[in-house]
Amino acid sequence: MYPSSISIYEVGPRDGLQNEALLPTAAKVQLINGLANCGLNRIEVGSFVSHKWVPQMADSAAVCQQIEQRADVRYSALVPNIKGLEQALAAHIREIALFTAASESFCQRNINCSINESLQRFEPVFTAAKAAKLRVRAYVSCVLGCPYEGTINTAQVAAVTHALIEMGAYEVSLGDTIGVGTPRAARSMVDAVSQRVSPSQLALHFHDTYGQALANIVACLDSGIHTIDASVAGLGGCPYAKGASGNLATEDLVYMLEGMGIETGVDLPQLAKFGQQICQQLGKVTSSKVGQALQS
Ligand SMILES: CC(C)(COP(=O)([O-])OP(=O)([O-])OC[C@H]1O[C@@H](n2cnc3c(N)ncnc32)[C@H](O)[C@@H]1OP(=O)([O-])[O-])[C@@H](O)C(=O)NCCC(=O)NCCSC(=O)C[C@@](C)(O)CC(=O)[O-]
Repeated sequence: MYPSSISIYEVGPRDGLQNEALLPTAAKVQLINGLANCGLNRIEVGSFVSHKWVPQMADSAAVCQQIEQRADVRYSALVPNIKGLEQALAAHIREIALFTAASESFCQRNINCSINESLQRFEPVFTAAKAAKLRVRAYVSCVLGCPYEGTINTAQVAAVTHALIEMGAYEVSLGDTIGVGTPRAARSMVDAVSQRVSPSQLALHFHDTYGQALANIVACLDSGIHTIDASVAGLGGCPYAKGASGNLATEDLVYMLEGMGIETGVDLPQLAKFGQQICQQLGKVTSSKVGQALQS
């Protein structure tokens, strides 16, 4: 049975903008405040990673300090290690997202360590986050394929996801980083992971590189997962995964879910306006089909 509502976790200001041209801090702040006003109540606003690795996120502390932090919205930031956590705390962020992968090669290229080393790095982060009463989410990348290793064993995805939940993550987001998945593969990966972790603790994070993201989501909609990540205007992608286009566009996800009678709480016309605005600022055309349709 399909759920009656889905919680959308908006990643445009982080996963989107990390792979676009540099934007002024004020434009990011305007975007985040606008997304919150559209009814998006979980927004990843930036990342505390090395500025040398991802210069687009270098102003994340300023972004966190300047956004209007509404009580009804959960703002989170991506963090790779204890140094990132300290910066998130200083910026008054109450939720962090840790990230690792199901592929060794991708993990090395993305965060310069093995999967096991990444989990070791996370141990002190979980301890400090718990002491500071922060919520900790986590991502596993390359769950349906890796740009360096090709096919990834679903047992490996399940093992890494299970380890993160055991360490204290309240939710693990399953990333099809390069968007190579197709519906049957997506569903069997979710079923394999659900044998070790409750689907209520999972989220879907599907990139739309091959135009499969919505189909993959429909294939997993009755699996018990009720959180889906999406990026306004389909912005961005991961800089360490060649060919990764943006996540599924939030506008397209909202249109499909609402059309199926599944509540999202998001004001679609307003969201499409903010999608158009950010694309104008970046000098690009929106990747959202719905955004394009509502524009004409
Ligand atoms: C993880 C590191 C830092 C390791 O990088 P490293 O070089 O192995 O780390 P290090 O500890 O040796 O430190 C090297 C330098 O980075 C600094 N440093 C160390 N930590 C931090 C920090 N937290 N914030 C700011 N600076 C930091 C540190 O101070 C030092 O500075 P230096 O002495 O050279 O001047 C590096 O590899 C990195 O920043 N990688 C960025 C990876 C990234 O952001 N990728 C994109 C996001 S992941 C993604 O998009 C996928 C996802 C989540 O969306 C899901 C999906 O789609 O699959």
